[in-house]
Amino acid sequence: MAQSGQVADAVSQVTGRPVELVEITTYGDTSREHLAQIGGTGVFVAALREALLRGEVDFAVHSLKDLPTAQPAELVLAAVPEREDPRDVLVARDALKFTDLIASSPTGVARIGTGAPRRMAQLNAYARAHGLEIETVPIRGNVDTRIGYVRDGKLDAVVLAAAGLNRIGRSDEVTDFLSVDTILPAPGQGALAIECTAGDAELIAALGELDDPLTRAAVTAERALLAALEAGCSAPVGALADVPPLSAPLERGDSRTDGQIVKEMRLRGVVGTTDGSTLVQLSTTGPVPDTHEGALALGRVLAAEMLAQGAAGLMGERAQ
Ligand SMILES: NCc1[nH]cc(CCC(=O)O)c1CC(=O)O
Repeated sequence: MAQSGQVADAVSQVTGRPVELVEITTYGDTSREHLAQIGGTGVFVAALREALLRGEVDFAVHSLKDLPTAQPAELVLAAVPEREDPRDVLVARDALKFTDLIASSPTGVARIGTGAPRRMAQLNAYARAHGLEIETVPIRGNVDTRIGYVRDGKLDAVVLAAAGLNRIGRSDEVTDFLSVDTILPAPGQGALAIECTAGDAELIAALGELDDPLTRAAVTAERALLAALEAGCSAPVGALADVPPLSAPLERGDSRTDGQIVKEMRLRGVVGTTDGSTLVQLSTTGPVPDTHEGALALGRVLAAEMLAQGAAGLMGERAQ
């Protein structure tokens, strides 16, 4: 509701037309099943898409990371607005930072709540690499439920998306931001998708005013990676495409065309076993894609390299 309200305001601003919010509860909102079981099939998305197809709403707002990678022919992503903070964050007891938490739990082993195989894989891999032990505990529920486990002392910390907390004005709960060098976010994390039916050219054009081409290129590359790995949104896959700032003066390797700096997009990807014992983590760079196909190619190239390193064998856990 919070993120849809923000999009509604933005749409009103660019179109000069009022927007009415229609509340729809999805299976993902009410089910307490583990995401590893129900994820990947659009549990947060399906009910909204049905409402679109029935003509009950004109457009829908999704968290982009919840969208299945296959796009239905009847629907279009009219806009991908500028991305929020893509990082995962820690909400820990005693305002602890991640490194202090895992080094100094009174029980010896920090208990960290997250239902996402991707987060488990990378948290466990980090702990192993530093000779530490942590316990990842599968949890689900809304922000209050998840933070409540820390308040009640049942868990030492929970991991959440920064974007979700920011959008509901709860970023003050964050005790540490997890560097994307340690924990790559889910493909599309922090971005929104504004979707409508394919027939309405006028609406598509109006919503398109909110599109941010750089965010769209980044999430297209991330999702192409996910699709090419044949993984769903609950698989232990992280990906982030960004445009690293060019350092001045220009260094070797920076490309120029007619004196113009061509910015590079970097795509990083990770796949791992949830126990963190094995990770395949690679990155690639190329000129910032200026076509949909170019963005898809960036993701597919990295996926091929990750598959060559054995990525497919690490994703068998997703059905558990
Ligand atoms: N898996 C559910 C979900 N889908 C989008 C967000 C957060 C907002 C975002 O990533 O844009 C969350 C919660 C979370 O991962 O903590």
